[in-house]
Formats: sequence, structure tokens, C-alpha cells
Amino acid sequence: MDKDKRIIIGSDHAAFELKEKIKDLLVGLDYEVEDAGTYSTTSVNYADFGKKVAKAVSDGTFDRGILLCGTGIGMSMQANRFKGVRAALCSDIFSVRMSRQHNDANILVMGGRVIGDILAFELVREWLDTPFEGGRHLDRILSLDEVG
Ligand SMILES: O=C(CO)[C@H](O)[C@H](O)[C@H](O)COP(=O)(O)O
Repeated sequence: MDKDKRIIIGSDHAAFELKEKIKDLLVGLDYEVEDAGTYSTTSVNYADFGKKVAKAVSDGTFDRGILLCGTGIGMSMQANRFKGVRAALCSDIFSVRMSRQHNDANILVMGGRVIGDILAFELVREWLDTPFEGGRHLDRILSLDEVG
């Protein structure tokens, strides 16, 4: 399978149902989906699943990932601690489009308790279909990992 048609997804309990629905959407779009969990609505720590997905993107196993929790805030905090990860917490189409065009976001984060299913599906489609513009944005995103 082409690497750009493979994607890893993870959630906590708060967004488990949305994760299952987004998996169906991705499979329908011919993506091979790796599910990093969680696998039920039993209460868990979002950080455990954020780490799994962010590590897989950081080490190059996957080019892209999707993370979901109640608000998306904890998942984005966790994911952006990993080198090379550019996780974007989005709840509108414009931000999703910019996260790809300007930031080359490699993880899309959404809050399952913030947005509805239909909007989440639209955001996923837009994020998958929008290319990075490069140009002036390239040096900017490369400098994100220059910290400390
Ligand atoms: O939104 C989250 C973290 O930013 C997570 O979904 C947490 O689960 C959220 O804080 C809610 O937790 P709860 O145990 O389901 O009340």
C-alpha cells in the first residue's frame, strides 16, 4: 500500500464513537487505517493514545495521523511534544485548510465533544485533500523543532 494512503488514528473514551465513524470514512476513501486505540468507551488516559500516534508519525512509520479526545486539547498538547510532529487542533474548514497549506500539519486533532460527526468528516476530507504550499512556509515549519 502506498505510504500516503496509510494513516494512524487514536482517541480516548470521549471520542471513541467518532473514531469508529472516521475509520469507516477513511476505509471508504481507500485508506489503510491503523487503529492505535482506545477500543471501547471505558475511561482511559488520552496521553497514552496520543503518544502512540505521535511516535508513529515522529519516527516516520506513518506520514499522517488523526487524534481525537473530548476537546482535542490534551491530544494536541501531547502530540506536539514529539519531534517532527505538527499537530493541528481544528474545528473549522478554514483552519484545517491553512493547517495543511501553511503548516503542513501531519496530525489532525479534533474534539469529539466539540464538533458534530458531519463537520468532523468534512474536516478530515479537507485535511486529506489539501497540499502543503511549501515556499516561504518551509523554513518556518522546519524551525518549529529548533527549541531549547
Ligand atoms: O478532552 C480531553 C483532554 O483534553 C479528554 O477527552 C478527557 O477525557 C477529558 O478531559 C474528559 O475527561 P472525562 O474523564 O471523560 O470527564
